[in-house]
Amino acid sequence: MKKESVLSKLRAEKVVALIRAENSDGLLDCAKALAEGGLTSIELTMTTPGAIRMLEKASAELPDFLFGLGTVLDAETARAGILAGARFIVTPALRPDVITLCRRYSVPVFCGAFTPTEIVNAWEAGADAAKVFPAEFFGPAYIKSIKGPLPHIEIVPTGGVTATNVGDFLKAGAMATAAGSSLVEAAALKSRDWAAITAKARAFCEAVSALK
Ligand SMILES: O=C[C@H](O)COP(=O)(O)O
Repeated sequence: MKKESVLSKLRAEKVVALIRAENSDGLLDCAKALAEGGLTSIELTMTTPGAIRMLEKASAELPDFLFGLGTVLDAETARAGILAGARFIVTPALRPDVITLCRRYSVPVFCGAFTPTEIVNAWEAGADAAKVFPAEFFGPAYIKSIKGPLPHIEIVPTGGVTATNVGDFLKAGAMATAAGSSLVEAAALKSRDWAAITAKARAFCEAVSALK
């Protein structure tokens, strides 16, 4: 899939489901539950043991989904993720070597940044969006303020995004958002309560549709 198509899908879906789990058991079922609720853009994170193995399996078995790899801290991990099928890469902090690697292979990269300086540095280094993290502390108002002088920079707020505030983050000018613990709840994952995860995904999609 071409880079622009990946970015278009992320822009259209507006919510990346971020899975940070204690282990990789049940991740495929979790992905299917999210899709049942309307979300097929999914970020597996490197803090989940076996994430790369799971990414490879998920990408092969669910080719219509958009799987990305998050919590990437170095170029080696980004390359391994891309080889395993990651369609996008996400870092929690400004990692220029990861941006360079992703640009080499034309894979979209969302680079962690928080202050205006970090956000501009990430953009100048070639990130496709700044993952403003942790977004929960200053909330949608912070994104709106950043977009004032920096309207050309794409922003993906992450951290504390919920079905209740996702609309406000998008109205503030975010290109898309990423949601982890409020969407894929640890308890639901542990008890394999796929219906609960589908219901959460549906709530996010309804909040996004309400904006259109
Ligand atoms: O990397 C991002 C965070 O783990 C996601 O935060 P969240 O669980 O508050 O959505």
